[in-house]
Amino acid sequence: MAASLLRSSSPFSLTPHQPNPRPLNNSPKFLPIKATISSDKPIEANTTKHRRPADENIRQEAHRRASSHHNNFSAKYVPFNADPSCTESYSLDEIVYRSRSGGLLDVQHDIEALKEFDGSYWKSLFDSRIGKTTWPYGSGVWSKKEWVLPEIDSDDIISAFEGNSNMFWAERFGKQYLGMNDLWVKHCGISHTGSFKDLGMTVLVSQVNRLRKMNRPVVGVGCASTGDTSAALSAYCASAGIPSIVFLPANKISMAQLVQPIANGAFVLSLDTDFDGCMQLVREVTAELPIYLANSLNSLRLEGQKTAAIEILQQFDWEVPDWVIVPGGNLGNIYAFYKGFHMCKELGLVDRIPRLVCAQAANANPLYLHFKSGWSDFSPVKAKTTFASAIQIGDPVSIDRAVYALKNSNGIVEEATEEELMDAMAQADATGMFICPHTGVALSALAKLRNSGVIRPTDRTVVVSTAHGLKFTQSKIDYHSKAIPEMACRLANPPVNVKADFGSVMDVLKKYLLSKDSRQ
Ligand SMILES: Cc1ncc(COP(=O)(O)O)c(C=O)c1O
Ligand SMILES: N[C@@H](CCOP(=O)(O)O)C(=O)O
Repeated sequence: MAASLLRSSSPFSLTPHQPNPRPLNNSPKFLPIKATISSDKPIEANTTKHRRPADENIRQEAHRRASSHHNNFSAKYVPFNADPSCTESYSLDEIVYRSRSGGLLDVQHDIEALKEFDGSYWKSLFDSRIGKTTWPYGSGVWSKKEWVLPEIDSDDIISAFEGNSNMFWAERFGKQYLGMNDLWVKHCGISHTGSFKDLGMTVLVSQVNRLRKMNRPVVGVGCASTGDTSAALSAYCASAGIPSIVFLPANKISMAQLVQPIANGAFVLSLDTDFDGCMQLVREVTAELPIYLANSLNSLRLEGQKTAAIEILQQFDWEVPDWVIVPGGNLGNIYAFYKGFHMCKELGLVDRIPRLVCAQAANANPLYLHFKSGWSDFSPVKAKTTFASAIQIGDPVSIDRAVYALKNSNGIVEEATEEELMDAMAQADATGMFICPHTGVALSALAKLRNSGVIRPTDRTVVVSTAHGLKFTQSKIDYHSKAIPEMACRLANPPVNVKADFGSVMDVLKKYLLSKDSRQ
């Protein structure tokens, strides 16, 4: 096949850019056990459906319904994993990313207030909101608003009704390649901007929207990115009418990712460095200018991302899977999953949490090396080029969060070489998926843990797919063109060039059908 047939050419180059509830059913089984709730009216006695007046939109409708209700839930920033005697804390309305000692922060919820309601209450409440257009609960994130940003006015929320992503039973992949019968892929990348970042960005940009309404000094929102955070940030900011500024490593992200912030009107800086260099710069810049930092160093993001874990439990009817495998780069997401599962346990929705696996590309594996060293001193690495370009990160900001999540979930870290991750992606695609290379990393990690017997054939296992495959088509084109140096690309499936006449077409088809026949 002519490889050139598959190669895309594009007018874009990475050069500097010019400025430019549903109410809960009132049947007794759904009523709260210990108290009545008075949050954004999650419970309503009247189940009769009234259409809102024609001149009212869903935001105004939510505001009218909620106006007389105030909730008792609250959250604040505290130093991450601090000693229980520590009294340092900050309001979520403050602009703060680090603790006094320079450590990470965490969003701490008033768990005692949430515990006023038992596990079955929360399950029923969350279940009752799925698939509705009621603002803002139609979002998989905001359907858990009480656990995310309980104090934000629904009117301040910027949402694309993200979340509620499908979970795919990987029947054929599990059976054919791993001998597994209960393997699932949670498609977090089938989302508004094509990655799980939407889950965190709706929360962060909503809070920024609130801060700006409070006249706090936030002129714009900025991030460093390997392509997905920048896409989500620019889309949510565009939706809110807030300026966004993205720092991208030149020539290190896919064309599909690059075009997203450009199209959404972000101020795009193309920098001659890698992601870690961009991250360093954006941290320095946001310390000087009124630009709010949108990377996952900002713990608000993880409050949204943790809802994917809650969703997984919900999709299994609140049965806990044995394993959840997450590709890791800057390492916020693995902690977000831990936090979501842990909250469900703490608040009585489930009685245990799954074991977590963080999967890294061997070319960008600082967490893997740390794990293999028995969690001795952590050293950042210089990340090398990988097809899993969104996780080409050598100095992850959330390293402490990731270690905490893995230690507290009896977790494991695995790695995948370039050939392993590309073959895994091709295998998965050939069984009906269309995954990104990062999901290929996670599937390779799974294969290794299956082969070593750590994960058993009947273990219920969820692989988290973090981005849409359509963002990474060039990697698939290279693979199926067999255009990757030193890679066998053994599952390549290139198109066949055929003369446009009946005889030629019949010849190749007969040959093809015979080859299929002989395999059965
Ligand atoms: C597609 C994709 N997968 C996985 C990750 C890793 O997530 P985290 O940085 O939270 O570890 C990222 C971003 O880093 C990503 O964009
Ligand atoms: N893959 C990320 C890297 C930055 O991660 P973040 O979660 O800290 O924003 C990206 O797409 O930029």
